[in-house]
This record gives sequence, C-alpha cells and structure tokens, in this order.
Amino acid sequence: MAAPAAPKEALVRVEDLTIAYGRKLVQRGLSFEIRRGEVLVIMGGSGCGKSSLLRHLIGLQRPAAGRIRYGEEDINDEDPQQQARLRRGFGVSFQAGALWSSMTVGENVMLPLELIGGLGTAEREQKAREKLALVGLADQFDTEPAALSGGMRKRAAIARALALEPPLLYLDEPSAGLDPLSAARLDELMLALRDAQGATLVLVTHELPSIFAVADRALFLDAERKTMTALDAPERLLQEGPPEVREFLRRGAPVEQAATA
Ligand SMILES: Nc1ncnc2c1ncn2[C@@H]1O[C@H](COP(=O)(O)OP(=O)(O)OP(=O)(O)O)[C@@H](O)[C@H]1O
Repeated sequence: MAAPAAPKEALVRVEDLTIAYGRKLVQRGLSFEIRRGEVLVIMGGSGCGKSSLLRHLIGLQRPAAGRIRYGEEDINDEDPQQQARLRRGFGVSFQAGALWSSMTVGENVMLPLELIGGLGTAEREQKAREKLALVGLADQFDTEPAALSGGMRKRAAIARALALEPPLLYLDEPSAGLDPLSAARLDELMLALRDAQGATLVLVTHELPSIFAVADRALFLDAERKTMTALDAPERLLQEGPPEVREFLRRGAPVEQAATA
C-alpha cells in the first residue's frame, strides 16, 4: 500500500474572519487554509461575498474581525515595508482583467517588473516574453490590448500577474464571459501553472465546469447563513456535501457524476 501523502504546507491561514461593510454583515467565522500547490476555488451564489473574501486575502480590505496570516505574519500588519514584502508573494488578476490600453501587451506585462525596479530593459522584456509564452501569447508582445479577443486579454492579464513569479495567484472570475473553448484553454493554463510551475491558485468562479476541471478543493460561502458551509474536493461535495452545495454543483457537474449524485 502506498504511503499516505504528506499533508501540504499551509501558505495562508484564515482565522475566524468576519467580512462586513459598516453594519452590514457579509460573512463570519471563516476559517480555512490555502495549501501550497493546490487550486482552491471560492464559490457561492451571487452576492455571498466571494470577491470581498478575495479582497481581504490580498489585504485590500481589513477584516471586521479575525486574521489572515501568511506564515506567521498578518497581512494587515501595520508596517508598510512588511506589507509590501508580503504582497510581493502573490499575483492578482481581477474580474475586469484590465490592461492599460495605452500600452502594448508586452509593456503591460513588463509594468510590475518596472515598478519594483532592479532589472534592465532587456531583462524585463525577456521575462515578459517568457510569461506571454506561458499563457500562449508569445506572438502578441507588440499588440495593442484592444486588438486581442476577450480570452486573450484575460490570458495577458494572467501573464502580468505572473510577471513577478509569485508562488501564489489570486484570480477573480478568470473565465467569465468566455466561450467554452477559451474557458477550457484557461482551465488548462491554470492546471499547467500548478503542475509545471508549482503555483498555488485561488480563484473565484461561477463557472461550474471550470470548478470540476481545476479545483483540488472548493469552499462554499452561503449567502443566507453568512458563513462557509463546505470545503472539500468538488467531486466529494457533489456526493456528500450539504444539500445546498450539492444542489449548487449538480447544475454544472459532468453528466456521469450528476447522474450518481
Ligand atoms: N464597497 C461595498 N460597500 C457596501 N457593500 C458592499 C461593498 N462591496 C460589496 N458589498 C456587498 O457585500 C456583499 C458581497 O459582495 P461581493 O461582491 O463580495 O459578492 P460576490 O459573491 O463576489 O458577488 P458576485 O458573485 O455577484 O460577484 C453584497 O451584498 C454586496 O452588495
């Protein structure tokens, strides 16, 4: 019998997090970890707080209560240098995937490298070309963003998030609005980043096929109960999860799995 796999190291620990806007409670009691080398999906109905959780994870919003720790350090640590260092450890691609329209695709990808300084133009360009090749856009370095398709634009935004080679990537709705083929290509890219680059990915998505295709684990934020009601592999959640999670997933499960769930 094979030895049991060693437990994966926790990169991030969310401890009893409460998300609120003023007096409006969005989620409470969120406790989970992000493990090195996994694809973790944040799912739940519209307005349950997925994007808000993402913004908390990257330190853009402060918790109403609870903590988010990277190793021993709190992302909301007061020391700006400490915060800047922690933020260098992850890349972010937000819903809009916005690229600067006044720059070429290559210049967009080089931007984070320029902001941190320390590299010459040739090195920056080489790194940007590497990242664009990784997302299948090797020949688009000099293209204006406006000339790319929606799927290509999203991949370019991911290349930019990869520019600093972060071990952890946060992606908000990476495949929203894409045709099925482009969405499937993006799923493949995310798995390749995990498997070939050893990246850890945390994504918010509504796309159920994508959840089954890429997630090692998925967590469910319940809008009514205002807390997390499940965290497990999507296939297991489909079979054994709480009723509302099974219902949520059944709509997007591969046919053979939905039939037996
Ligand atoms: N800046 C804000 N001020 C006040 N309320 C907010 C703010 N941002 C979000 N909310 C509210 O918090 C709740 C969660 O919003 P959030 O965008 O995080 O949900 P979501 O699950 O990502 O939604 P969707 O799936 O529709 O994108 C919603 O009720 C929303 O109206």
